[in-house]
Parts: sequence; structure tokens; C-alpha cells
Amino acid sequence: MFLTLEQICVNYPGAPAPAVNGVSLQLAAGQLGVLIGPSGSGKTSLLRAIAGLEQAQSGRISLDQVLLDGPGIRVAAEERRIGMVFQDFALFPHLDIAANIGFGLHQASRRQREQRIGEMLALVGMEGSEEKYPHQLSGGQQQRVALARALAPQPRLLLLDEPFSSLDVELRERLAHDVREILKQAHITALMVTHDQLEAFAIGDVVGVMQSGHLQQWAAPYDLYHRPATRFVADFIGHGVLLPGQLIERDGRQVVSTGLGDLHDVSAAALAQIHAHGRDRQRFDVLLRSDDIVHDDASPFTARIVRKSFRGAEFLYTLQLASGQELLALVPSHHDHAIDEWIGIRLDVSHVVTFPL
Ligand SMILES: Nc1ncnc2c1ncn2[C@@H]1O[C@H](COP(=O)(O)OP(=O)(O)OP(=O)(O)O)[C@@H](O)[C@H]1O
Repeated sequence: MFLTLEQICVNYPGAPAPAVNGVSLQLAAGQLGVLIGPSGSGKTSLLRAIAGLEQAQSGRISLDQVLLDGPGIRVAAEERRIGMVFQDFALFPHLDIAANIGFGLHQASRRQREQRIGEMLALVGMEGSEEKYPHQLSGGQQQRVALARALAPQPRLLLLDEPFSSLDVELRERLAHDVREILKQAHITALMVTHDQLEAFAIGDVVGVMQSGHLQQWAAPYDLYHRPATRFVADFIGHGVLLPGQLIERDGRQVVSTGLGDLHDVSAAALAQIHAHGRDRQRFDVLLRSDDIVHDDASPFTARIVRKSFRGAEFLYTLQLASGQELLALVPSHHDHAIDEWIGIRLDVSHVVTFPL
């Protein structure tokens, strides 16, 4: 693996708990990793430890087979060849774009520097901007220049800390896709921190969810969404709700029975997960996402609409069962029902995910 972290801990003096607590993860060369998690969960601290700006008190960090941090070893930040892009662009306002991008290229000849600046501007789609100044550029353009500047000295790894958070939502989405393409085209290995799940999914080959210094799961976006490893991840990613379930045999088949009907499509992986619950494996919680609940007038199960929000193609309904439990359901927006109306619902769960009680 290109980047390997093993059991990294970061403790700030006087803090009651470690900011980063035993985090291990790996990135292959050219892979894009993203860390998400609530405020204060340790994402920035982890990034700074990788950059060498914060001391990891224990654990090992290696990059391209070289140990950067480990017992008795600490490679200085400026020798790690790690580039960083921050939220606030941090371009030098008094330098033109060429000088900003060329800032880290002191060892290159003038010709090499000009060539590299030209290549970097082309990479981020800003050819011909050499003589402009940062204040003449939009926020998105400034962030492209910041990316070009970080990539110019050919870092072995790029770290991005909330690079889009000061941009408006529409621009963020576009820039997130562009940045993924730019990094892939340049075969850069990168680790990014964001608050925004959709951004994480749009950019990351692998996404990690942090909570209280721990890395709860490190997985492909699809697996994070469909096979969350912990209740925290299930809730944090896609607002899953949990419904009591039970493994029973019906007509010779093992099914998961819930208050909203049986789930027949129980994969071997789901059964293994249920068996791993141990002691009380007959009863557990089943994860339901908004796209697992289908509006069906013919269904014997009904729920009351408590809230609804229009999302264009769909409504996101908050539903309440007779038991009082709330569920979220995405319903095509041509089904426009009123608040307090009872509608028929049916479960259509393609991945059964369970958690022990
Ligand atoms: N320099 C510091 N000195 C002491 N404590 C710090 C320092 N930097 C961060 N912390 C604490 O470490 C914990 C993790 O902070 P960190 O900034 O890494 O989290 P984060 O997940 O990046 O948060 P956010 O999403 O709000 O940026 C928090 O409790 C924070 O208060």
C-alpha cells in the first residue's frame, strides 16, 4: 500500500481524551480517500499528523515504503513531500498566479518553473491566468489555483482539508467532480477531509467515518451506505432508522420478520452477520433507509405522514407508525400526499443490515 497508518494516536496536552485514537487505514497509489465525521471527531488532527505538523504520540505512518513516523523516527514536515490544500485558499494576495503556483519550485530553473506553472494551469483548466492576481479570480478559480500550487512540486501525497467549504453549494458540487478528475488524471494519491457526505461520495474511492477520534469504518462509498459497520455509521450516513427484527423460518426459508412484514432476501452475508450477534441472535435491529420504504396503496401496513420535503423528483416523507416509531421514505413526487394522511407502505430492502440489541 502507498500510504499506511497503523494505530495512530494524537493527544493534545491537557485534553481529556485523545483527538485521534488508534486509527489505521491504507490508501493504494492513485487512490482518493475521504474522511468525514462530526465536528471535533479528529479529522483535521489526523491530517496534520500525516503532514508532520502534529506529532503522533504512537503508531506508524509510512508513505511509499518509507517510515515517516514510528518508534524513534520522525521525518520533518518539510521533508515528507506532502502537499496541502486548505479551506481558505491561502494564496499570497500580492503575488500573481504564476508566482503563487511557482512558490514551492525554488530549485527549478526559470524555464522549468514556467513550464511547470503552464502544465499546472492546464491541469486545473485555467490556462492563460499567469498574470492575474488572486482577487481577480472567483472563489472556485482561487481554489483551483491552490490545487495547482500544491501539485506543482510533485508531492507524493496530497492532503485537502475542507477545500470547498467556503464556496457556495452549487459550485462545490461542480468543483468536487472536477477535482476528482484532475487528481485522477495526475495519478495523485490524496486524502481529503469534508463535512459533506455527498462530496465524500462524489470524490472518494474510499471513505472513512470518524467519531471521537476513532475511525468507525473505512470502505468504498457503496459499502459504507449499504453495509454500515456500526450504528453510528448507519445513522451518520443516510439517516438510517432501526426497526426491531427477528430471524424466523417461514415456508422452509429463513426470513427476517419485522413489524412491517417479512424480508425474504436475506443473503448469506446478512445471515452470517445475524449469527455473529452471539447470545441473543434471534432478536436484533434492522436498518431501514429512506429508499428501502416503498409507497404501496395495496399494502396492509400504513404510516402517517408527519413531515414532507420536496426534492424535485421525490418527496422525502417523515412517516410515523402506529407504534410511534418514525421512518423516512423517498416517494416519487407525483405521489403528493397531505400531512397527517395515512399511506400504505411496503419494505423493499436489497441489503439486510442488522445490529445486535
Ligand atoms: N491545537 C489543539 N490543541 C488542543 N486541542 C485541540 C487542538 N486541535 C484540535 N483539538 C481538539 O481535538 C479534537 C479533534 O479536533 P479536530 O480539529 O481534529 O476535529 P475535526 O474532526 O477536524 O473537527 P472539525 O470538523 O470541526 O474541523 C477536538 O476535541 C478539538 O477540540
